[in-house]
Amino acid sequence: MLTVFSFCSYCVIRLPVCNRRKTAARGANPDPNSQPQLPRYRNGHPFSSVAVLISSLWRPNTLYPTPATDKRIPTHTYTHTHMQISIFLSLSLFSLVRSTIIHQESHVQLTPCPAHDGDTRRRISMSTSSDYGTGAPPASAVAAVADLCHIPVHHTQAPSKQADPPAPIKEEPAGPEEVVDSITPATEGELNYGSYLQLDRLLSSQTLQSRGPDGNPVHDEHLFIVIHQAYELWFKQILFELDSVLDVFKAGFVDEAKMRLLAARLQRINVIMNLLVDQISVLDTMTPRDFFSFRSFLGTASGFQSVQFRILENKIGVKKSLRIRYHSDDYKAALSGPDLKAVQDSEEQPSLFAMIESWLARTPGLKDGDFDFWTQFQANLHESWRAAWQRIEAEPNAHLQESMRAAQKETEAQFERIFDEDVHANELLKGNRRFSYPAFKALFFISFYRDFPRFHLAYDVLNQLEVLDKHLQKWRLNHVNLVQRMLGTKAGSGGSSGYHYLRSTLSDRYKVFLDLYNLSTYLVDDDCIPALPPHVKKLLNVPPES
Ligand SMILES: N[C@@H](CC(=O)c1ccccc1NC=O)C(=O)O
Repeated sequence: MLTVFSFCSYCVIRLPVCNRRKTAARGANPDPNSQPQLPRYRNGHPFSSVAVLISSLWRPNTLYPTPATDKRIPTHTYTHTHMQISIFLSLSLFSLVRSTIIHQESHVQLTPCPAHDGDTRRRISMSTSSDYGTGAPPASAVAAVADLCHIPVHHTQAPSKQADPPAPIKEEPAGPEEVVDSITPATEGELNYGSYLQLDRLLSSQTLQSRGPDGNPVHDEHLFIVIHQAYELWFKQILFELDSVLDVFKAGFVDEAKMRLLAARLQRINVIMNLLVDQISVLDTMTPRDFFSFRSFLGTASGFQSVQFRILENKIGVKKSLRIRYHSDDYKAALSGPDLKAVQDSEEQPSLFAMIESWLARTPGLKDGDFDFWTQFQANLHESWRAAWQRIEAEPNAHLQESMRAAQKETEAQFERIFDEDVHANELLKGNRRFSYPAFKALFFISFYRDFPRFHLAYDVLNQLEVLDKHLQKWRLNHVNLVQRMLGTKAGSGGSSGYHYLRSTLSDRYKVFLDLYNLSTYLVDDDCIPALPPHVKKLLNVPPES
């Protein structure tokens, strides 16, 4: 019975570990275009489930974000919790059984780790021995348990079976290499830093095309190649992160337990984008004359042809119809074959913008029972305007009174435009607004009540989206400035990316989350923000006493 149970528990732990190893092995895949295939877990990594369960002991909201009143949130949150509890119990029993074996055979010590807070994190010192046979690899099992508890693993010399029990191992501060050791078992010894990263291929991909007067390649071409390769590598990573973000929305329902991950992935994309924006300063060390000395060797190559950047724009949601044509050509005119196909495909798939738009339209509390946020917001504004007119009429200075009247009328006209759905439809057509009317209203709702628990992460996500647009604009601006500095107003190589064309891409037409930017037009005093009735507060996870 115990053996069967141990085996089952072992499988639960072992499978993801195996997958991870296979993934590492796939790192040596000779196909340069293949995306890294990371293991996917339908409900998250089993270990992270346990970690979530443990963390939920002091952060119950992470497990129970579902107010009973919101019927749209499936009860699988609870099922998931049950699963976590089951896995947790299985793992606990498993670790008990394993640690008995390990204690007997591998001399495992759990000692407080001085590098971390002693009570929650432990450091495992273990021996790697071949005595366990091929079927039961204790190193990975212990590594798995260590992984589960975020414990650094320390490998020490294997004790011989006959030898006396070894003396306790001396405490040392844990270093990053020890942690890496735990997931790089001896069987993968043929992989080293260079082969794992395929540096032979990567570092032999800088083929300078130019020849200077001395017959040697022009010095600065090396920098030119490396910097663009670095851009493309980071674009690849951004697309990888973005795809994982899009995956969260694909079900047509966003599991709120994934909101933190969403915000974190978007933030990561933004940090990378920031790096890309800053990277231009390296290229700026090249003067236009330096560039001129190798430019004629670039053939028709042009930044205009960056397929990954186009895919990125499309996946985020740059609208096909709002793109500016270059010499009356489609932006895809410079592409062909698989590149063209990949960009076309990215135009057809639902973008991040589209996913966010429908998610916003499902915002809880926007209209609930007899509470309609939008109507109440309009009523509060009207109330505040009545008070404003009383102040204006009481103003003794006629000149000042006149300008106050004009300002008040302008404010009212501007606000009335957001309450008119026909105006909204018209603004959508003109490209001055982007989100559907329900999503547009949700932007106000979330930003007004961003401090209510259920909206913390939703607001974070919106913030990251705004920053993402900002980075893309900065990246384009850098590109425009670079092109102008290097080429003046001439056409770029390949006759494509002229300065004037690039400058036009700085227009608001390329801002995907334009409505987020324009939201500050409608900032209001706190007393205009509707007070939420108790049932809506409850829906937004506000504790009853506040
Ligand atoms: N998860 C719900 C939507 C949702 O709850 C929601 C939508 C917009 C803003 C905040 C939301 N809830 C908390 O993040 C859904 O995907 O239908």
